[in-house]
Amino acid sequence: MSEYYELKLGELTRKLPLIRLNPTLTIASFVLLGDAELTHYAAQKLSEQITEPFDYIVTMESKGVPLAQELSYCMGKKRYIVLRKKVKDYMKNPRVLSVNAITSSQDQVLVLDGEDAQIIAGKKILLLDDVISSGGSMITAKKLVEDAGGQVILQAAILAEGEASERKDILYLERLPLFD
Ligand SMILES: Nc1ncnc2[nH]cnc12
Repeated sequence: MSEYYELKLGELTRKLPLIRLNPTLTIASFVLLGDAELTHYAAQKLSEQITEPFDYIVTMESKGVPLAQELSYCMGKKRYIVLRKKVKDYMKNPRVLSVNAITSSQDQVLVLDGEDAQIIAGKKILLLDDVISSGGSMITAKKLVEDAGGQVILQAAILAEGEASERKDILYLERLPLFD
């Protein structure tokens, strides 16, 4: 078996290393961090397909952050909200929820700063990540947003991995297979 999967995203191609996570699951590792060209390209392509009005993008650490930055800028949004992986000392009334994600073996949480919770109350929210796979992070993010009084109008990502590519309720640019 090749050690790489060749991802084609419009005019861009990337060689993604195949990483065995456990005896029955291998992923093609898609690391967006540092890839300014692909981040910019993907944000532009997503912006062309997002027709529904929204107020804020909400994304999650870590790999969603540069994408949310680019997409916010592309779509004329002056700020976006980042769900963090840890409670920070400067947060006020942080809200913490646990996540199931395929790429993390340890318990993971997402945290919404109470200040950000106030910003998204009553607002239309676009939830954004680099990859949607099991959907665990998105489920947790959606709950945090809704508990804060925000309305999720769309869930979007660059890639939908495995069974996520069958979902009709998400917007994505390309499929990413899982390997056994
Ligand atoms: N294939 C993948 N590469 C990087 N991060 C991921 N998160 C979920 N699937 C992933």
